[in-house]
Amino acid sequence: MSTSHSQKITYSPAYTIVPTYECFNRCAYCNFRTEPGKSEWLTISQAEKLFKQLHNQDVCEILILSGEVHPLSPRRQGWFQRIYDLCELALAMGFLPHTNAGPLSFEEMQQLKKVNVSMGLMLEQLTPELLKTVHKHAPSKTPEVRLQQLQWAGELKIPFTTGLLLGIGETEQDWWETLEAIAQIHQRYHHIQEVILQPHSPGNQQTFDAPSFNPHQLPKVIFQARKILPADITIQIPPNLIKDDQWLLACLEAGARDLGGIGPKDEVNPDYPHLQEQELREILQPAGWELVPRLPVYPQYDHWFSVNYRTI
Ligand SMILES: O=c1nc2n(C[C@H](O)[C@H](O)[C@H](O)CO)c3cc(O)ccc3cc-2c(=O)[nH]1
Ligand SMILES: C[C@H]1O[C@@H](n2cnc3c(N)ncnc32)[C@H](O)[C@@H]1O
Ligand code: MET
Ligand code: SF4
Repeated sequence: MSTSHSQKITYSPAYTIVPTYECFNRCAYCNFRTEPGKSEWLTISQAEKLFKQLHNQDVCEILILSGEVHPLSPRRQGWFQRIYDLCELALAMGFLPHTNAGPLSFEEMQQLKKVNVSMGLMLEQLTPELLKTVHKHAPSKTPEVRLQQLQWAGELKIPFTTGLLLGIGETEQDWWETLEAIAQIHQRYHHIQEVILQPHSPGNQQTFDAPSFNPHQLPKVIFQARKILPADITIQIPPNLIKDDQWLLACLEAGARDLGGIGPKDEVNPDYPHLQEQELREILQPAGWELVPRLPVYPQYDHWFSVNYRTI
């Protein structure tokens, strides 16, 4: 029908920096982590060089995506400070930082709010069953810990991105319960700007070899998520993890309206390169969708910010 077909699909022109790949968790599906102490951290001067090169490209968002240092490790403070300094530098150089560095303490979150326009953490799945399987060695993936993050972000008025990781051994019922939990917390704080529906996509580093998420189920999950989630939460899907053009269009028909951060490399799924803006535009346009860039913070949250990014 023509009305639904004059709509806009958004994406965020983004570049991902990785403060460190080291992580004390060992999620069985992860293709990102290295052993603690085994890889160099990104330095401020390396980041400065990177950001300078980005100046003549159309990048707004810097996604700070990190492996994690244990909250009780003596190295935690240095890890946190590095993330803070990277955000501060990004901001000073005219970019808009969005950090997803795993669970933070309340104080850490409060600090990072000063140098981020939005932040994120995937809820993944609420069922504790996964602590016996893919999350057996991943204390950060305890459902209570992650729900608490969503709650703190709400209390601190941080525009937040969360989402589900699909196909890691959960049931269909688990999807709806996790979505209900996000809906409930949003009704209290109104801070969830988008929910990512992320199909688990096998890479060449992971130890988890169960069948991946059946991509043909994604439109169904989106359709149901649209019914469960409040209307002011946008549903985001990663276009590089979707089988082909026809399925991408089916996901949009089902209610997805955002394609997330798009940049040269998907650090979490390095085996799945992103289509670039022009290619996406060519898939979307014939079906009546217009691809438009957005910022990593949605306009309804402008007044929540201490970061004076409007003047940049
Ligand atoms: O390129 C990616 N961007 C990811 N992003 C970036 C995201 O698409 C954008 O940063 C947000 O839409 C904000 O603009 C995440 C952000 C989060 O807060 C939480 C999880 C993710 C996961 C990914 C991801 O797997 N790959
Ligand atoms: C940044 C987010 O990416 C998700 N993530 C981690 N590994 C994978 C994978 N193999 N496929 C898809 N998503 C993944 C996690 O949920 C993490 O929170
Ligand atoms: C590759 S995952 C990066 C973010 C964080 N470690 C998480 O799992 O939530
Ligand atoms: S998914 Fe995140 S928390 Fe899990 S091992 Fe990878 S980097 Fe660590």
